[in-house]
Amino acid sequence: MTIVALASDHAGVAYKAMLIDEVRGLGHGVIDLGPNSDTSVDYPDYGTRLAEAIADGRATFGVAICGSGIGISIAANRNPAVRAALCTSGLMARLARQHNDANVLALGSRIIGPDTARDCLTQFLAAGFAGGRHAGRVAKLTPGHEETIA
Ligand SMILES: O=C(CO)[C@H](O)[C@H](O)[C@H](O)COP(=O)(O)O
Repeated sequence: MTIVALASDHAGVAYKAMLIDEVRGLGHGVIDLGPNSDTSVDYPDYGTRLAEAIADGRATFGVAICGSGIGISIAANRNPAVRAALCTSGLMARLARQHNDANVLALGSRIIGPDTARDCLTQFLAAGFAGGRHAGRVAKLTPGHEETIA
């Protein structure tokens, strides 16, 4: 079973609850990393928590939500195990998986509506990494990869 971890800040907590139902409906397992109320919290704490769940293997994929999606995606991407993609459409979410092998979908609850958020999630989880020409590019995202531009 694919395990999906979800985390947000206060601005994303309602979308997180909605997307947890969606993930379960798609037949995947859920890890809810909080928060569990709309009391104001700091997105770096939750983006970091989500990244750790990816890095230590508890979850294969993550969903990170804040007001814009920007802060929590920056926080998650500080962990070298994470490739978080901030998406505003289902197409972006699908391409994030196919071309970038993204393992965290970042969403902005104040930017996109619930239908678009669900579409992003569905397409993200349905798509697979295409490999091929994209594989070497993704490898270059790994810290320590040597520069190869001639
Ligand atoms: O991190 C963000 C901006 O990049 C998010 O949108 C946050 O959710 C936002 O900054 C929270 O703002 P608030 O006024 O404290 O609700």
